Amino acid sequence: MIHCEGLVKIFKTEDLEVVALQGLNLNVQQGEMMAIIGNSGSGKSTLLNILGGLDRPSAGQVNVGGWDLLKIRDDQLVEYKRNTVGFVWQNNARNLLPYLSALENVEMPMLLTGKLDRAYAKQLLEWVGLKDRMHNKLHQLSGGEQQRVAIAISLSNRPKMLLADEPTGSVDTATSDQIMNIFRQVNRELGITIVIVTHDLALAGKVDRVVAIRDGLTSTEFVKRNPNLDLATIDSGAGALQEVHEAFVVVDRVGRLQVPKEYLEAIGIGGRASMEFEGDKIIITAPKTLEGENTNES
Ligand SMILES: Nc1ncnc2c1ncn2[C@@H]1O[C@H](COP(=O)(O)OP(=O)(O)OP(=O)(O)O)[C@@H](O)[C@H]1O
Repeated sequence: MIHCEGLVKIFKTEDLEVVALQGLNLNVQQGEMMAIIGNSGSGKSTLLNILGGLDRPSAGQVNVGGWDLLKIRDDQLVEYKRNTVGFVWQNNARNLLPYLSALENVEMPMLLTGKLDRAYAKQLLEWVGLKDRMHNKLHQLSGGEQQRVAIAISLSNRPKMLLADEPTGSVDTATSDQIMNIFRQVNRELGITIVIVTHDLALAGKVDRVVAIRDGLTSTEFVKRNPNLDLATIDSGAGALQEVHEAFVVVDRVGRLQVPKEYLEAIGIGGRASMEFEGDKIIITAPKTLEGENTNES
């Protein structure tokens, strides 16, 4: 469904260039429910905006559902955003209209594309547990209920993929669990691919696969140890990710991998390292100084 290779995004301001994505690789299968985690500034939102067609990449390859997002024309991009992708944000205000009812909010994107389907709009609201509140105006609903309306809206045009940026960022734990269960149901029953960006490791523990981004590159991947495990039943404690997932370092096509900064600092590796091959291991150590070599680099 998603194929990114060597994806680069550079933001240029008057006196500064920020390389937000530095040649990122990512593959997501059709029907997968996965999460992207990373520290603030690591490039998560930049990636999500590119995948959602809200921002253009600077270089590299990015293909989503058969669309080449580097070469796509503006008119095709409108079609892509309407038919391929749905968005859920942390901040509801971005996609909800407060003076309309929940049902009217879900119908709005359908009206804009000329495909009003009231029965489906009602079904979506029933799915997110708001059957009895569908005629309430948005301001009469709680933050968590509004977030559930936002999920129904994101599905109104029957997208193939759902992109969620910190979808549980401003709700309590119970609502967060409820939202993750809705995502799981949508993923299973409609076969929609779901990509969730989050800081929250407990939430990341509830998906099939987690990809960590560091400095604009995919660095580590956490894959579910037991594919038959029903993640909806797992207690979402902070250790959930490590308990149910096994961690792998991502190695790209040309053999590059990222070593965490803390590891390098702990053994004093700066610009260079020594690498040895020993049996079935590769050992990376601080540079071994050759006898007679001048260590004062100038
Ligand atoms: N429009 C922009 N102009 C200039 N720099 C930007 C712009 N958008 C993002 N950046 C920079 O790109 C880098 C990645 O930002 P991004 O928002 O993708 O990170 P993030 O991982 O989503 O962070 P957070 O979790 O805080 O939202 C940061 O250094 C950020 O300052």
